[in-house]
Amino acid sequence: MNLPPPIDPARHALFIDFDGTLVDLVDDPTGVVISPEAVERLGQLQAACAGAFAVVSGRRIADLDHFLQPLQFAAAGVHGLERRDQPGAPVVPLAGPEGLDSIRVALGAGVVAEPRLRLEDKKTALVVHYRGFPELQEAAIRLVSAAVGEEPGYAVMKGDNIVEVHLAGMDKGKAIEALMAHAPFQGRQPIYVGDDTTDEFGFYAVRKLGGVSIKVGDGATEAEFRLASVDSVHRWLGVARREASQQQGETQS
Ligand SMILES: O=P(O)(O)OC[C@H]1O[C@H](O[C@H]2O[C@H](CO)[C@@H](O)[C@H](O)[C@H]2O)[C@H](O)[C@@H](O)[C@@H]1O
Repeated sequence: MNLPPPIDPARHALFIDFDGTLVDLVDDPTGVVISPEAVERLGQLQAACAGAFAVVSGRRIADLDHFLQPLQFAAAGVHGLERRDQPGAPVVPLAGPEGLDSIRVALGAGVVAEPRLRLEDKKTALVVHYRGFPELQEAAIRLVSAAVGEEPGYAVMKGDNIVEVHLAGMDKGKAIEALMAHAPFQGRQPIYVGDDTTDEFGFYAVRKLGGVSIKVGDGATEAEFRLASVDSVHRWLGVARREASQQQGETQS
């Protein structure tokens, strides 16, 4: 396994995916857990990087804030359809929920007809989940494809045991490029860490920007480096935090 280099908080901008990267995957999307100690460590790393630390996720930013409370991070949510350039700044939505109304109705009917499929409504995106029922992957893809039909302007994304639809135009790579255009990210070397197929957009973008791309777990990828698991991600982030505190101590003494 090609292990990633250590983080240099003075020089790097960190972009980190959430599900499957900072938290282990579970059946119920509302049931993911991150320990208060891990959140505290992320906050220390955020401070060491002078705020150049963003969570880049398919989740809504409000949900990321809930899981990562009491902290807030710069963030790209719903694959870049929501963005917050720094903690405390307003969340800017790049699309509203209205465009998905007819698809919402069709998917709602689909999950009633096949109750092993579950529908997650993120307002600006709809997700059909089939975790626990791999045999339903094709049914989930067919359901979403039929609901979208020939309508232009939608992106259908296949993720880890999910099929997701939202308005086309954004992805995690474009979100990283947009964040990199401003302080505190601008001028730093980007690092992106993610585990899923939708993270490939992020890997591609940071490679184009001369950055460091890190895939979590197995599977084909455009990323240059790998970490084995969520635990390895936290260990790697923790090492960077410890080195940053040591450097701070040396500067002060
Ligand atoms: O970009 P991410 O932060 O990785 O978010 C991607 C999707 O994450 C969630 O689904 C995934 O995690 C669930 C909870 O562990 C799991 O049940 C599901 O199978 C995974 O695909 C979330 O529910 C989606 O909305 C996100 O798009």
